[in-house]
Amino acid sequence: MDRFSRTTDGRNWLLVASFFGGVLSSSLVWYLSTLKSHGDENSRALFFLKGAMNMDDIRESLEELKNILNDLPVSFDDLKHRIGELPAFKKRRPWPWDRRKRKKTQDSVEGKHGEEGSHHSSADKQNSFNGSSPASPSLKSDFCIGSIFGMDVGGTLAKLVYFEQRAPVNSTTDSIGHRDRLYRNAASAQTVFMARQGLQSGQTAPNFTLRPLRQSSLVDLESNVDRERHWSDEKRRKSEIAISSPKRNTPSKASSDDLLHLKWMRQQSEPDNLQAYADSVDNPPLPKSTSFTDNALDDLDHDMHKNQSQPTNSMRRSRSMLDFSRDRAEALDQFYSFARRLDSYREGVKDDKLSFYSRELQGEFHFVHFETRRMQQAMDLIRTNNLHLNIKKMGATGGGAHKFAAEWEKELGIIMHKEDELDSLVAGMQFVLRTVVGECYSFRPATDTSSTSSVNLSRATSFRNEPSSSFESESELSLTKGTSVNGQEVEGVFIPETPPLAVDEWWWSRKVRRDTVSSSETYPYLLVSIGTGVSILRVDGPRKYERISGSTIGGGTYWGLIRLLTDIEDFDDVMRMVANGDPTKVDMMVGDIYGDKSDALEKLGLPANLVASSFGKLVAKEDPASGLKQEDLARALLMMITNNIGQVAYLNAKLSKTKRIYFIGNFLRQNKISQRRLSYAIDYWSKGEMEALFLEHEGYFGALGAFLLSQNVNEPSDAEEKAGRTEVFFKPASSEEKKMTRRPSL
Ligand SMILES: Nc1ncnc2c1ncn2[C@@H]1O[C@H](COP(=O)(O)OP(=O)(O)O)[C@@H](O)[C@H]1O
Ligand SMILES: CC(C)(COP(=O)(O)O)[C@@H](O)C(=O)NCCC(=O)O
Repeated sequence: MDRFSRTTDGRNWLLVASFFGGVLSSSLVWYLSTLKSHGDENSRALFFLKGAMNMDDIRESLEELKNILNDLPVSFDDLKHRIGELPAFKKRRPWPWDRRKRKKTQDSVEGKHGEEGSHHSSADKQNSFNGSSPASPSLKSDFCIGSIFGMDVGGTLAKLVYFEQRAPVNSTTDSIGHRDRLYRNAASAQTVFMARQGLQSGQTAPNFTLRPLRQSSLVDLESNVDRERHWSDEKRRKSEIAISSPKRNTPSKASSDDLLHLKWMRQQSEPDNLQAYADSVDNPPLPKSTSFTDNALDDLDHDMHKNQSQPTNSMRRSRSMLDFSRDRAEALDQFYSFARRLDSYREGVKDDKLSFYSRELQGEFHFVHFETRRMQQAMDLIRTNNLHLNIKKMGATGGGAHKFAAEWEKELGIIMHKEDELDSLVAGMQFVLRTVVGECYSFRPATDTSSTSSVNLSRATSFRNEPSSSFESESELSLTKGTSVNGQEVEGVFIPETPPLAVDEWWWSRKVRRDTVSSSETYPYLLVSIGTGVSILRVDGPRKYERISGSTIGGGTYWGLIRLLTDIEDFDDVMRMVANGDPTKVDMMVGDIYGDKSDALEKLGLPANLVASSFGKLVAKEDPASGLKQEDLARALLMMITNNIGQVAYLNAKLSKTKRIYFIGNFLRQNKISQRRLSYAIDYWSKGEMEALFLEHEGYFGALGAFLLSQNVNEPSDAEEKAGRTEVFFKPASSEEKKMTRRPSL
């Protein structure tokens, strides 16, 4: 979708329409005056002045007007106070489809915004537009709300996590989605895990104690909040003991059923079945006398605040707003209401579905991202909304925490409190694994091979193909219930009667929740972070990891090449597009080299429809682009990069003797095709010995970890450490404890 139609879509229509009305007249005057000075340069746009004669002409004219507006010193996005888009930067040879697409670029703006060193001029422009003065520490109040943030600025995306202290939301009175309800009401994953261990094994489960947050130099919460949290923690601790101690926790029939039910759901269910769990938690099975339920928390909240006036608007208020000093509450209020409005600026900036409630910290985490190349616009946005005035310092990690630190300090007066990138990554992941129910998942075949004759047939008659050969047929994958081609349906997934040879991973489509928390059995594991580049860590314990490898072929490679090869400017559009691509038009197959029916193939052990060379088919074509859709290129490229990462991951897992491979990073965001491919590939190469695992918050662990580390959340006590229970806590490794393998540069 081009930029124009996206901005005029849906709810933005009114805004754009009124904006057009306002700007039309002034831009006409402006345009007439600039025409004189630009002469021929603008002759293309003269048509607009000649008057529109029909609908096509009008459309054409509007396009021209849009281009004119795009050249204005203040962009649309600035006017809308949102994180704007960078325009496409055309520098490549046009593809056939280029003819179809409309000009939608603001090359001149890219020149100003896109590269390092240009930030100040852009900021100045913004300042002159909105009239706000440059950030200056002297403008700051004497309190800081920076302690609610964690930021991770990577090569492609900047991720921001913020924390909102509040009591659990009563889902019956709050109109929130089912996943939100699930996250907010579910017990922590760790608690559930411990409780079930106790119930199932009959052994004494260790008491799961929760320590109050320690105040660090960054934590500037009011002391009354700490007191309250301590009080709440005490109560909650008792309830946790009640849950985890077999002696006191002779389970009621209800709780026992609930846990069994939960086990079934988390091990085997499709994600949506988790709704049932959320519902069951809405009516807590544990007796009130022994458990600190959501209702109890609500009661507590009510008791604490019954004398305070309640907010009159419908916006949900965090407890922090009520507890903090008035100034601080106002600053937080301002930020939270700004953050809520972020949803409407652009879908996907705020990942609402990922918000989760932490009972441990009694608050909710929210997740926002934007492209790092838009850093200047993000800073402008912060300044325009005066969000920086009450932030002195915030936890930050990733390369950008170093690269942009000086600018943030100079322009916004915000000091980036730098946390180690890999420490943060592991800390964030650890925290989410023990907090969020249903965080981890994997992909399995749609059904057991034994139950589907057609699949058996396929397995029996096909070669055991290299995963890199397989063409994942999205059309088959996307067939759903009710589809009636020659095949059958198993668990909602369509199994064609005769699956094509060499198509193995297409039926690895069943998303299965995995019951994984940070317990000692989970180590060691391989952590493969697919960000701009790829980092590979072997994790041996909560504080023990080693960066064992990496690869330069990662998400940045994919996105960079996609921008070069196609006209797509929104990563989410790529993910929608690849579903319709056919990589066999791009990749050279074994059959293309040997011929489809060669006897030599059997000896070689490779089928004709195996990919011999990614993109190899384009070598022999006179015009490599002819007959190709950009979908085909995008799909072939996705498979190429995914296969490469899978292979590197597998080899590293083998070298490190790890059976579990967690794949994280935003390359996998909304990218089920790569996830399924990795699942299949790891299973194939390891002959079923290893498993690929994925996490719902895949791209946010660094930012979350930066928050946790900067706030010293939950350091274990010495006693806990001695008792061998450190796996439920995280403490950053000291530099001696960390072994960083340094490889020579390539
Ligand atoms: N909205 C998006 N915009 C750009 N890239 C995205 C987006 N969503 C996912 N990606 C993919 O995620 C990669 C960045 O992943 P991330 O884990 O955030 O790495 P980094 O920290 O290096 O920026 C990109 O290179 C791209 O492949
Ligand atoms: C330099 C990085 C750690 C930065 O992390 P990222 O922003 O890509 O998530 C990563 O890109 C990486 O490990 N690259 C691969 C370098 C190599 O091992 O060859």
